Amino acid sequence: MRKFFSSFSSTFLKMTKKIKIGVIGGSGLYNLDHMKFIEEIHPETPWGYPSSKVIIVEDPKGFRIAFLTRHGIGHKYNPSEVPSRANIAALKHIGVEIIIAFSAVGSLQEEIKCRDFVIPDQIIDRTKGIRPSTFFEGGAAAHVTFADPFNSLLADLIYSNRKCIEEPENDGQSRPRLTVHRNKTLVCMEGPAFSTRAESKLYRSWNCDVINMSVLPEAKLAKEVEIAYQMICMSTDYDCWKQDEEVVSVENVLTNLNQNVENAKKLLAEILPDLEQALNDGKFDNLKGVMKKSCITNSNIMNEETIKKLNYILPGYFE
Ligand SMILES: CSC[C@H]1O[C@H](OP(=O)(O)O)[C@H](O)[C@@H]1O
Ligand SMILES: Nc1ncnc2[nH]cnc12
Repeated sequence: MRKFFSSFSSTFLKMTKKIKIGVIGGSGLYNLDHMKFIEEIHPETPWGYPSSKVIIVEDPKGFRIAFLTRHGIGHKYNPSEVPSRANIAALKHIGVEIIIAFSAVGSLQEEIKCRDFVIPDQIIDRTKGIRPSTFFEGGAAAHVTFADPFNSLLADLIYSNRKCIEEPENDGQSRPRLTVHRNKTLVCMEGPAFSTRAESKLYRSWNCDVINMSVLPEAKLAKEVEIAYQMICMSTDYDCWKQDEEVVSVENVLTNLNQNVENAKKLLAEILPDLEQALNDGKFDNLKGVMKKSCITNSNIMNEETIKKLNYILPGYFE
């Protein structure tokens, strides 16, 4: 049996308890500053450094989260440049078992209004193959099952807590009600330019519901490390298919997002106890070990460097 010790900077959290819940913030959601800061780490993974430091925060009920911001502090990475392998590897290495990922999306359907939330269950890949999208390379081949790219239990838990943002607050102000939609199809484009009108109409003809530039390869990489992953989309625009609406721009995306960040934080706070309970009940344990079966390469023929890298994310699987 071959054993190799990692030379990559190992991540030692000061606290003894593992952080099992990870949150990835997208455009507009750059921190969880409203929660208590515990500590921060910036580990060098075999795939480089994550987009930002991983910030460990605690909510008032004592639930802890590992947070990182997808595009880095100050939004310095465009979607094609996000170091997704490092992001997912860093979260996995510190013990994360669940990721809730937030994203700003364009709506491709009339009934998904600006500021509505969408819990997608399917993805169509329109990226251009320029983003590294697997941990398995360099003498290790794996084929992960990706028929259902998101975790349906997470989707259920999020959806069942939707009332906290759907119902108007009883504060005397007439705030518009938003809707949380589920079982929708998300198309992921390469960008960074937004779509042409013809492309936008094409995606509608494919029955896509929302569009972003970020779910891939994030969702695939989470599958490869056995993390339950669900994206929560916040609709910010009608892309460019709708005649009577303003065409998407960074300006209108950010305007709608800024009005929605509080809702994102509220929903997150509401689902945390359910996530902890599901983890304690072993509801995600079915994911453990699946990558042993998805890797087709005999580990006897894997080179040392590849095994060393894979040990960072799936320790002991390939020896
Ligand atoms: C800022 S507009 C386009 C940008 O917004 C979305 O980012 P994220 O998914 O991280 O919220 C979209 O995917 C694009 O990257
Ligand atoms: N219309 C759009 N296309 C791609 N990504 C987006 N993010 C927010 N709106 C978007």
